[in-house]
Amino acid sequence: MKQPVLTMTRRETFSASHRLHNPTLSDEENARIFGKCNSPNGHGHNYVVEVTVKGPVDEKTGMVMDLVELKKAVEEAIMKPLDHKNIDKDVEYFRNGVVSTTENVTVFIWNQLKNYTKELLHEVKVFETEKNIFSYRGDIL
Ligand SMILES: CC(=O)C(=O)[C@H]1CNc2nc(N)[nH]c(=O)c2N1
Ligand SMILES: O=P(O)(O)OP(=O)(O)OP(=O)(O)O
Ligand SMILES: [Zn+2]
Repeated sequence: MKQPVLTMTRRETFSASHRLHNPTLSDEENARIFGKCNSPNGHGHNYVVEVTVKGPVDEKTGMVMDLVELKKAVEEAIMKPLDHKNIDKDVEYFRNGVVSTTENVTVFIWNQLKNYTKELLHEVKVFETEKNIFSYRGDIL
């Protein structure tokens, strides 16, 4: 029987430090491109993440997805790898020169979450600050 399709969103905050730096460029080029965000000792953010899944309401459970499962997914895919970490040094994905912009952090979170939410994952939105917001739905150009 056809079921209504809803989105559901879980919001979480993690604190992490980073430095915008591309190791393939010179120090001068990095300073010119990234400015204050390239300062040698890095800086931090309290990132706010909104994870949205989308799917039909299951007839038996009345759920799109169990919030307990979504909470577990956020813990495993976001909090464990990123909270209170230095993104450039502590996260394997960023150790080999991927610049820790919020664009790349958002894609990293999407890829991690796919392991737990499968085809229900609809969007990952990351607020680097209250004014700088990035969202990803899996599109590749
Ligand atoms: C502000 C900051 O602390 C940053 O790290 C900013 C600097 N600019 C910038 N631009 C983007 N397109 N994406 C970013 O993640 C970013 N971080
Ligand atoms: O540059 P920041 O880290 O202070 O973050 P912001 O949200 O870009 O601040 P603003 O745009 O007010 O400089
Ligand atoms: Zn920053």
